[in-house]
Amino acid sequence: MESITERFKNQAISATPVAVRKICCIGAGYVGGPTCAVIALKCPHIQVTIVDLNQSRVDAWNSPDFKLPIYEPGLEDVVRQARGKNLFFSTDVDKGIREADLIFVSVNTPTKKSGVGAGFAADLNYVELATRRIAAVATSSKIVVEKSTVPCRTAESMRTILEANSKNGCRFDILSNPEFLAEGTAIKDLFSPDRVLIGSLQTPEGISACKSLADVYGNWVPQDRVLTVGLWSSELSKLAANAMLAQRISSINALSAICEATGANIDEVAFAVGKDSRVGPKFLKASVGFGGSCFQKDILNLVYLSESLHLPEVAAYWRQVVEMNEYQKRRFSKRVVDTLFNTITGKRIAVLGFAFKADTGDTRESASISLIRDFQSEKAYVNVYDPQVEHSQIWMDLSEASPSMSLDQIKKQVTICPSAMDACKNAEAVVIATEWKEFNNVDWEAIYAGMNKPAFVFDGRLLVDAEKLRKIGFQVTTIGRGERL
Ligand SMILES: NC(=O)C1=CN([C@@H]2O[C@H](COP(=O)(O)OP(=O)(O)OC[C@H]3O[C@@H](n4cnc5c(N)ncnc54)[C@H](O)[C@@H]3O)[C@@H](O)[C@H]2O)C=CC1
Ligand SMILES: O=C(O)[C@H]1O[C@H](OP(=O)(O)OP(=O)(O)OC[C@H]2O[C@@H](n3ccc(=O)[nH]c3=O)[C@H](O)[C@@H]2O)[C@H](O)[C@@H](O)[C@@H]1O
Repeated sequence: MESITERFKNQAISATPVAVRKICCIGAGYVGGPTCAVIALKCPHIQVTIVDLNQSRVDAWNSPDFKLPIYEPGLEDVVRQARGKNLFFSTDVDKGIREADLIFVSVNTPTKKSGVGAGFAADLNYVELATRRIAAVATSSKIVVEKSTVPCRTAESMRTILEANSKNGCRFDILSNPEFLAEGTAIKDLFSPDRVLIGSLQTPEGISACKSLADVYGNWVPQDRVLTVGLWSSELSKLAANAMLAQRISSINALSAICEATGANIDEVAFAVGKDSRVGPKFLKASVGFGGSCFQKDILNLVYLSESLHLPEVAAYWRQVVEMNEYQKRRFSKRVVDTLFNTITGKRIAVLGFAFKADTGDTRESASISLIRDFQSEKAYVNVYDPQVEHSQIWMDLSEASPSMSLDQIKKQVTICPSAMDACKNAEAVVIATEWKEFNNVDWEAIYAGMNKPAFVFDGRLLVDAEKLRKIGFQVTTIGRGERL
């Protein structure tokens, strides 16, 4: 693959690249906010305006005490340095669009809930509305950058909409620039990305637009990390990257079931396998199942794409990655019930962690939601604690997961606690669902003293020192470790 240096050396750019002076980002969410805040920080000569229709989100980005709408290590510091200088948050979408030379479309692309492709296809309504808004209000030419994760060839639909509605001779060049940051490490990932991928049409204008965007990243990203490809390769590479990352987790989780049945230890297996430099050690941590807003959504999107292309075997292959994840979550809750003498009715279970991973307050598709729903349906009482997730978010997620229950009914079974220690008081079992470091550092002796006996710990994250806890007196069950020695 060509790096940006090679590409521009090898191809004459007949259209002159625009030097980007003003950027607008449509969508002030987990991607738009941090990504464009970092662009503002690294490019003081560029004015960056992040716009969103959601007033309370924008207000939070603008809050005087920097109570930002998302929790992300290092983000506050970036916003503090740039906000009010060359970084602005606003609900005036039209003004943002009109003033910009380059517009990132960073809106949500959730899985469709109804209609054709429901449950699989991406809902492109938000992308289309944003694109139509650009077409409606633009009074000068723009580079429009697809930042959202979208199905292959979405850029073509965007181009058709923009060209059909273009006025006053405005030109629109469309680029694909998918985002690879992970939550919890977003700022680190943005400061030093493994790669920045830019897809463009292979026309002189497309390549020139690509160079304009590459120059923005060139302010801090080494040139050999800026990769340029065709539009469709770029769109597909994003889906492929997430599918392959999730596939590794499902593979290790599938092996964790074998470990539990045989007495092998999944950490040892992962270590041994990961030592092969062709496999590598990262992303091989067995867990209670992957969560997050994107893995499941993007794989289902790939499944839908494969089916639409009449590739049922390909679709079935990727679908299995998601099915294995569902199996892992079910298997874990069943193990809790089985271990607690086949019934948890009336028993109190402490669930430590509600976010889908540590260092984020995001709960989208979190394994905790499925676990708590399963415990509720077994008529257990659940105490939940998470250091970052808002209580209102927990109630919203649990209500959505059990639509037949009223919030009052849910609150009779579930209590949100102010600390891990409080959550574990009088519980029969502790379930570690998120790998927050603080769960390792809690006073396990004091927790043990406050629990009913026998006291059980179920470590769904391979987080705690099982031997240490056993010495205290806990019965410990760890994902991917069997009872046989
Ligand atoms: N969350 C993540 O870590 C990553 C997400 N992505 C992708 O990035 C995209 C955005 O994801 P998130 O930032 O997590 O979503 P999000 O839901 O946090 O943010 C999207 C924002 O767009 C706003 N919005 C929607 N339509 C709008 C419109 N027409 N005009 C103005 N604002 C509008 C919404 O109000 C919302 O605040 C998705 O396609 C996702 O797949 C990609 C990489 C990482
Ligand atoms: O498109 C996206 O949204 C992003 O999705 C993931 O990022 P994210 O979901 O934020 O977080 P990950 O670190 O990938 O974790 C996803 C889930 O997998 C779990 N996981 C991760 C790694 C592992 O070894 N085992 C494991 O169970 C995590 O606990 C979490 O629940 C990708 O890592 C990003 O590159 C991508 O940009």
